[in-house]
Formats: sequence, C-alpha cells, structure tokens
Amino acid sequence: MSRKIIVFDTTLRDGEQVPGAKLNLHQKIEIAQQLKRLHVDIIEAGFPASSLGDFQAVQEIARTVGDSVSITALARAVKNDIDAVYESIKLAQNPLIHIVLGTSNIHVEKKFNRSKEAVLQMGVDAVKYAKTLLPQVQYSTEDASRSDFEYLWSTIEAVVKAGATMINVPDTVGYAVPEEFGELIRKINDRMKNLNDKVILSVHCHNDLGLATANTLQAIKNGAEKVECTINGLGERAGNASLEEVVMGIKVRENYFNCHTEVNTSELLRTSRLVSHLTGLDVQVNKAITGENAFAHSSGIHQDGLLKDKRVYEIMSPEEVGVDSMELILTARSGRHAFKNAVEKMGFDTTDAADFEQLFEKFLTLADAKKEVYDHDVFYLVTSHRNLDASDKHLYELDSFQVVTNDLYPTATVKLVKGTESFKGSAVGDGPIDALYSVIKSLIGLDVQLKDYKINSLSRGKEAVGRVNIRIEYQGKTYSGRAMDTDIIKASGNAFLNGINAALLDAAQE
Ligand SMILES: CC(=O)SCCNC(=O)CCNC(=O)[C@H](O)C(C)(C)COP(=O)(O)OP(=O)(O)OC[C@H]1O[C@@H](n2cnc3c(N)ncnc32)[C@H](O)[C@@H]1OP(=O)(O)O
Ligand SMILES: CC(C)C(=O)C(=O)O
Repeated sequence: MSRKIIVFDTTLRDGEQVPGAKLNLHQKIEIAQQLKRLHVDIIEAGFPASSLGDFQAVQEIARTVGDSVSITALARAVKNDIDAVYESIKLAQNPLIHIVLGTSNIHVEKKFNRSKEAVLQMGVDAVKYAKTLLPQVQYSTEDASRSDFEYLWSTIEAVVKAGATMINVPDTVGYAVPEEFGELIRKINDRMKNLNDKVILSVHCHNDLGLATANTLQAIKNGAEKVECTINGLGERAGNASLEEVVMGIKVRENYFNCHTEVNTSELLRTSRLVSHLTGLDVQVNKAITGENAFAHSSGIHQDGLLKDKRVYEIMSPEEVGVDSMELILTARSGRHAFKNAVEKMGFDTTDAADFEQLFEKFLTLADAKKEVYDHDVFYLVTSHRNLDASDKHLYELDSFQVVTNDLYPTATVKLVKGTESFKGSAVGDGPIDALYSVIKSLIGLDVQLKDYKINSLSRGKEAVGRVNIRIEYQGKTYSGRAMDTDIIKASGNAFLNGINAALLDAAQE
C-alpha cells in the first residue's frame, strides 16, 4: 500500500511574498476555490498579523472554502501573531496554527540577538499558547538546513513535547543539496518516530539553486509525510518547490517513491493559468508540467516516434495534467455550455447561477462585437466583471484621455476623477506612455518613479487584449499595478493608476 503524502499549498502566503504578486481579496478567494478543486490537503491563506487586508482575506477563505480543506496561516512566535491566526481561521472545519522560528546560528545570533536557550523557550511558549487555542499546531524550524543538528533536534524535541502536531523542516534559503537534505530528513524521522510517531514530518524547500523540487522529492524518499509547495513555484526570491512538479514527480515515478497524493492532477494546468493571470507573473514556456511547450514536440524524429506510439517521447499524458486537446471556438452563436466550459477552463468558479447569467450576457455582447472569443478574452470578461483586475479600492480613476504621438512632441491630455472631484491637464513626454504618466503624476502631485513597464498581448486578432504590468517606487517602497484592455494606452494609464492608488492607500494606513 503506497504512503499518502499531504500536500500543503502556500501560494497565498509564500507565493504572495513575491514583489508584484500582491493579490486582492477577490483574487485570493478565486485562487483558494481553485486550490480546493485541485484537492490540496491544506491551504496556507496568508499572514494575518501583517495587515488588516490579509487578516480579512484569510478569514474569508476560512469561511468560504474551509469546509473540506484544512486552512492555516502563519505566525511568528509572538502572541499577537498567533491570536491573529486563530481569529482568522477559527471558522474553518480543520484549522491549523502555523508558527515559525529560526534555529540556525545566524538567525539566533544576528536576527534575534539572544541565546539559543532563550530562542528555544520562545518556541516552546508559542506552541503552548497556540495549543490553548487549537489542537493542530505546526512548528517550522526556519533555516533548518543551515542549523546545528543537535540544536535543531533539541528544538524539535521540545516543541513536540509542548504539543506541536506537525514539524516542518524548511530549507529557507535554498542552500541544501538533495543527498544532504535527504539525510537530514532521515535522521529527524528516525528520532521522531521514537519520540512521538503521530507527529507529521514536513518539508518546505526554496529554489535558490534550482533544487527545490529535487530536495522535496529526496525528503519524501527519506520519510517526509507532508510537502509545502506553491503553484508555478512562486515564492520568496527564486521561489518554492513547484506543486505541479512535486505532485507529478510522485505520480509518474510512483514505482520509485511508493507514495501518492490526493491532488486531482487534471486541475493542474487551469490552476497554474489562474495563478499566472491573477498575479500577472508569466510561466516560462519550457516550465515542467505547465509551460506552453511542456507537451509540444517539434523535431522530426520525435514527431515520428510519437506518431508510432506516444510513450516513445511522453512520460505522462497531457490530459493527466489538464491539457485540453479539444479547442472550442466561442462565437455569438455559442451557448451556455460552451461558455461555461471556457470559464471553468480558466480556473474560475461558476457555481453562482445569477452571476454566471450576467457573465453570459456580457459574453454575448463581446461576441457580437468580436467575431471569435479566445481564452484571454474570457479571462478579461470574468476579471472585469468580478473586479479581479483592479486594486480593492479606487482612489483615482481614468475618466478620459487623448494621446497624440509624433517624433517631436508626444502629448497626453487626461481627465482623472476621484469621487466627485475631477482633474484635467496635459503634458509632453519622450514618448506616448511617458507623456501619459507625466500628466497623471502632475495631476496627482505624487513623486513616484516608474521602475518597470511590461506589455503583453494576451489574445489573438485585431481586438487582442493587452496586459500592462508596472512597478513604481514611492517613498522607498515598491508597488505594482496591472490592467488589461483592448486599448493599450488605456491599459497603461489604468495600470499606473492602480500602482499609485496602492501607494496612496498604503501611505494612508501608516
Ligand atoms: C521565512 C518566511 O518566509 S517567514 C514569513 C515572511 N513573511 C513576512 O514577513 C510577511 C509579513 N510580515 C510583516 O507584515 C511584518 O514583517 C510583520 C507584521 C510580521 C512585523 O512587522 P514589524 O513589527 O514592523 O517588524 P519587522 O518586520 O520590521 O521586523 C521583524 C521583527 O520580528 C522579529 N521576528 C522575526 N521572525 C520572528 C519569529 N519567527 N518569531 C518572533 N519574532 C520574529 C524580528 O526579530 C524583528 O523584531 P525586532 O523588531 O525586535 O528586531
Ligand atoms: C515559514 C517558513 C516555512 C518559510 O517560509 C521558510 O522557512 O522559508
């Protein structure tokens, strides 16, 4: 009988720590609903002590999707953080408090400037306090792979005795290599079995050396029972172990690992696409499992082999991860079934019948205007209908604009509105976008620096949707903005305003 590996998804916590990946409440709920359809075991929904917005998002996820999937959120070994986690997840059926505290010398000496004994005691106290609130508590020994083994073990032993029900061993800075990390997990597993064989051993690997998936799989081979991953490998710096790679590694090589997960792998591709669209972070074309080329065969010898037998060059079938070989072209003559299939293929929820009817009406209007409606048009329809593509609150909005460009004086004229106020002006710039951004900056009177501007075409044809991603710097902090429109100048203006609105809201909260 193969061992079940528990899959813990931290896209909404570690994944969301990526600069530019900030998600609003609606986007987080949409992703959590898809993670539930993917059938992960545990969703880490955020870091509720970090802001009111994150607290509310975790609370809403616990309320809306926490009926069948376990919900957790992260806390430092600090009473207030633990309280915030408890208050935000308590409505879930199976809530879990996650506490993190460093065990490496560098964390103990430089980050905390305390003795090892004092830091260990902080961890024990935190677990004891969390246990007064909930029965399930996970303890993460941050930077475990760079820790002195005997101190790491004495921490694990003490927090297990204090009541921790899961021990998570992170390779926080992606320093470990597979053989060494496997050996670390084997040693901990051997000792833990003697201490308390009900406690679950987990791993959380980062990808700084491109080894996160390899280290995670090696840990499984050496006794880990639970893996922490993110969709598309998102996460701090170079990211985390990618869920799709770890899950398919276990599935395709079940003969080697003798393990399985309960993930519904046919939902992998749509989950990856949803996360990519909502975070604005593209998946590289050659990414394992979910990249655009993951199942594309281009050379003659490969094509010949495939035509003879797919298994010559395919170790898994595209359908197993949700690649849909049947493409239905949507037009104004398409019905509700085909449209619903397209919306669900993008990873969106369609269970609210009234909401779906409104979407369908909007689809017909778009399909009348455009001959053919592609996936990205459907994505654009849903995100604008559900307010998923903007920041939670609008301060400034683009009311109207005109941009005239030539090689002498590219000029932009803009009208902005903020509640009942309106602001009008013009500016000349080095190019049309520079002119547009200059006038917006002068109307709002904010000294922001544009750090990055990217534009992608998201669909095909004359009416293709353009997506603009920007990053701005304001008072030493970085903010991102995104917008989509068939008019790329309008998308550029709205992306810039979304970034500015985020900066203003943040400044107002400080
Ligand atoms: C490995 C990981 O990914 S851990 C998760 C990382 N994620 C995040 O940090 C995102 C959310 N973080 C935040 O919103 C903020 O950093 C907060 C709310 C947690 C804290 O904000 P602030 O109070 O302003 O503190 P700041 O972030 O500047 O510094 C961290 C403080 O927490 C302490 N700290 C760090 N880790 C821990 C821990 N695991 N347990 C207890 N204290 C800790 C630091 O020593 C420092 O304390 P000090 O002020 O006494 O030096
Ligand atoms: C919170 C812990 C698990 C973490 O993110 C890390 O150590 O990288």
